[in-house]
Amino acid sequence: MSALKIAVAGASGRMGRMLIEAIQNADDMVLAGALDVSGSPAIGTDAASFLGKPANVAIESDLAKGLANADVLIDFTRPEGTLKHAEYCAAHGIRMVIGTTGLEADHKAAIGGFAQKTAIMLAPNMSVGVNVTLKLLEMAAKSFSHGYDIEIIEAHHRHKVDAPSGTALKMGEVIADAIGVKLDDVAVYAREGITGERDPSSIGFSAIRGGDIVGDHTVLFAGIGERIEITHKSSSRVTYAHGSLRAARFLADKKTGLYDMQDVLGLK
Ligand SMILES: NC(=O)C1=CN([C@@H]2O[C@H](COP(=O)(O)OP(=O)(O)OC[C@H]3O[C@@H](n4cnc5c(N)ncnc54)[C@H](OP(=O)(O)O)[C@@H]3O)[C@@H](O)[C@H]2O)C=CC1
Ligand SMILES: O=C(O)C1=N[C@H](C(=O)O)C[C@H](O)C1
Repeated sequence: MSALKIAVAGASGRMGRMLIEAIQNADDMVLAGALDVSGSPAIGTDAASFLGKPANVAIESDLAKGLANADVLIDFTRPEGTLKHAEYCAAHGIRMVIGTTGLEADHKAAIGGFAQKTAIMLAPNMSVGVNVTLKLLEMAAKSFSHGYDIEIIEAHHRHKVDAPSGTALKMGEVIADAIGVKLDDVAVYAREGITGERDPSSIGFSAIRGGDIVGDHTVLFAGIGERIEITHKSSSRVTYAHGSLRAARFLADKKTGLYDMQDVLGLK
């Protein structure tokens, strides 16, 4: 079988570099393109120069150049970039793995539309551990739906631009679905001042930002006389990169459709 040709958007970013290293180490894949935002100092440089071993793939801002040889684009950028890339990929039959977070409902709806023209895997967290944790939360939420206060606490590095994290929001959605409510109706994203007592039906979110924390998520079910904490901690971004490559392989024989990591990992 011929190697899967992968392009990476956000090639000089934290995830972009991690992905390029993982692709260079994979036997069944080849780096076929690299994109970054116009004006980035990385444009025109070799995508793997940071590894000290060039890939002979230049980082482009022009989508037609960066995606000319790609079967799959892996995108960890920003919502506006991801939408632009998805529109292009849908028009040219290029599959997409999307890890970008901070997507609003209308962005997700647009991606759903593009997925009618090409195969897209969209997930706020590509790690196996987080996706298994989502299944644990579904089970726990059903048992702790009454008498337990539900709080989601996440911590990330100082450079993260969105809050709460996409993973924390996904955890909230999974819990809300499991207990039969809509997250939008029960979510509390901030508390300050005289807030009054806690609404027992609420799901609270807290976001910590500092240093180089890769990504920690805890769901707290606090009852009377006991509390249960379900925690996942990432110690390296390599887990997101390996999950993304797994998703790209999963998409290889798909023509259209919107998938998530639960599909990729067979957890549905
Ligand atoms: N799903 C998952 O498993 C994970 C998701 N993420 C998410 O991935 C995204 C990227 O994270 P991270 O790598 O840490 O971020 P970085 O800021 O390190 O990288 C983002 C990259 O995207 C580029 N970029 C910025 N704006 C645009 C745009 N409008 N169009 C195209 N490219 C753009 C940046 O270029 P420049 O630097 O020049 O601005 C940079 O190269 C975030 O949304 C994060 O939450 C992160 C880890 C795991
Ligand atoms: O920005 C990050 O770093 C991460 N973002 C994702 C999120 O918002 O959930 C996934 C992971 O937690 C790292």
